[in-house]
Amino acid sequence: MRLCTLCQKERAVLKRPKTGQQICRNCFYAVFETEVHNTIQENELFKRGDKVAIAASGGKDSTVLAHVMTTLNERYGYGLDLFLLSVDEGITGYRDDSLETVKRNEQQYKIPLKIVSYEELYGWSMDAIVKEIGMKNNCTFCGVFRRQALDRGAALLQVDHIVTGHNADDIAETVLMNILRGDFSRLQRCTAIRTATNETIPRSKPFKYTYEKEIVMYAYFKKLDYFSTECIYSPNAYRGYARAFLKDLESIRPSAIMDIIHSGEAWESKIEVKVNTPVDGRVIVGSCERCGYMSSNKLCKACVLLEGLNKGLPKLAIGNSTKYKREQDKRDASARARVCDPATPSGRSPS
Ligand SMILES: Nc1ncnc2c1ncn2[C@@H]1O[C@H](COP(=O)(O)OP(=O)(O)OP(=O)(O)O)[C@@H](O)[C@H]1O
Repeated sequence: MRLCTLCQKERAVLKRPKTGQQICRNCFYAVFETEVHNTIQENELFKRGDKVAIAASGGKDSTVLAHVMTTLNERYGYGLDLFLLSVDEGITGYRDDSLETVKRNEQQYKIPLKIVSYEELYGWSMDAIVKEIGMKNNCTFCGVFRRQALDRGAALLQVDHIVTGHNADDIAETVLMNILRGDFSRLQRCTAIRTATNETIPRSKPFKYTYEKEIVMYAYFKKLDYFSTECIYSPNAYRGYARAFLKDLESIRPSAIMDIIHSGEAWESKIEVKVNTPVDGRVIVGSCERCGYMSSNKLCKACVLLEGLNKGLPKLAIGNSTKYKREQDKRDASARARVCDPATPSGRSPS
């Protein structure tokens, strides 16, 4: 029998993906939870009395996050008031099922749950958006809408902070993607454990240094109740390549994930970016003139996307905004011409 390398008492039942150590189940729980606690403490993520919304999708990461946040809050007396916050994107056969899991988590962890939906916030479900735009590019809509929906849900809950289940693999993948795209402005921001602007509620990632494989193991050994199906509309091919590359690297060198995150952190302080210059750790932006959400342009990205959807030009709204504006101007001009020309069959005479 191989003994646990940490306690030297119990039988080792697993090999830690992050370090390769052969350890017992209880030592695994202890190191896993302690590392998250250390991340929270070292980065001073919360203060006593904070109201914190756990962004809960029902998937493994956010379910383990809900479990660990509840455990650490009790064990170390953080004094946090915890909530579960879910966004219903309106994806039949996926989110409706995963939300059932979150509803059970509400009972299991005794944390109140708030659900906000794309349908109620934007008048469009993802099912309807995909019908309009197809499978390609739908992730752009979903990502932009979800980001804002979480902020809106958090404002309704009046919380001080949002935590998400993004893990070390997610962050390393994002570093790789930003390098591959040459997107230095995003590269600078993507390793930040906490993001805050003057307009939005601070958001952080307590699993920034937690390996995905360890999250899966933790959920498995603790028999946590989570939903494990992939999104049915998720063809995000570019991230898929970055993910496959990262997994290959991890299989020959497990520290690759941490190494990439550390490289991203080192770049963070080296690159100067023109927009959103951080001041005292906070980022200055304006607000959308339509919905009031933070934006460095006249309209926030969600309003631009929504306008595209509502005007029947969803694809143009995604990419080239000049082309979109030109197309929109053309449509507005021809609509005006119809209104002014009584001879046009659909035209109305100005009253
Ligand atoms: N519909 C949602 N409602 C609330 N939070 C969400 C939702 N979707 C994603 N999140 C948050 O964003 C994090 C990253 O989401 P992503 O879509 O990358 O899922 P994931 O890596 O599979 O995570 P999970 O296993 O928690 O679903 C999640 O851990 C969760 O905190």
